[in-house]
Amino acid sequence: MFEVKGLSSGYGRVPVLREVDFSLAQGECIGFLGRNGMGKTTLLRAIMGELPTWSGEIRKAGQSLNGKSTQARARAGIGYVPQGKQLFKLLTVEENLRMGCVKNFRGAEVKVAQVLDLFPRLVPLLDRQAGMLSGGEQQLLALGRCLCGDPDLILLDEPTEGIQPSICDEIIDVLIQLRKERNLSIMLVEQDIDFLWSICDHILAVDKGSVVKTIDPKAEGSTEQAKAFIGIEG
Ligand SMILES: Nc1ncnc2c1ncn2[C@@H]1O[C@H](COP(=O)(O)OP(=O)(O)OP(=O)(O)O)[C@@H](O)[C@H]1O
Repeated sequence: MFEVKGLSSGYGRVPVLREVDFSLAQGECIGFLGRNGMGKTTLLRAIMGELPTWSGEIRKAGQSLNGKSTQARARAGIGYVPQGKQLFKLLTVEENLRMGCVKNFRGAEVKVAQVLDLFPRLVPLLDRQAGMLSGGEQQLLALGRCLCGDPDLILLDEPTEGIQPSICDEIIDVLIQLRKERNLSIMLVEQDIDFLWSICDHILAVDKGSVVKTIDPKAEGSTEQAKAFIGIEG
């Protein structure tokens, strides 16, 4: 179980997150939906330890993560694919994947091979510099590199931003497979309602740094409710 209780955080002295509460069972997928600037990226960064916890608590499998470094949170099984991917653009695809094997550099070969089974599109690109890949290929590589760290919870920030529908479908298929085969938990920040609705168990609506409601994606009229919440027509 992953739990966030009363989490507040921000930048410098400027508050962004206000008493955020939610929990996630192992193997569950929750989505975060909200208009621009409402605090979704800030929430992922605070969970990853890139921003300080001002108040509240973050717990994973009963252990508090408060005060733990980003590296310690990665070792505790949390993987993060930030918006903009943050790849090593001058390193090759293979080198990027190896850099992701933070938990076990000696087992890197096996881990990289497992990840390439999930993303066969990357196999012919192994020797290419990451910066020379298309946006969609970079997104697959970023997700693959994260999985090389063997996380049991992954935080994904807008994975579909600016990428073509066929790669979005590939990402959805891999995430569904990982949930089924490895009981992976997923926290997904996304603006694409179809993407959220295709994999999430619950959607948390975020407004001004707080979770203001939970949407059940299986409920009738839920997509209309979501569109109204983020202010898009239809
Ligand atoms: N590095 C930073 N320093 C100061 N303020 C920041 C920083 N990053 C974000 N903010 C502010 O924090 C607030 C929340 O931003 P955040 O990026 O978390 O929103 P978001 O919901 O992820 O939006 P988007 O969908 O546009 O990515 C915004 O007011 C933003 O301007």
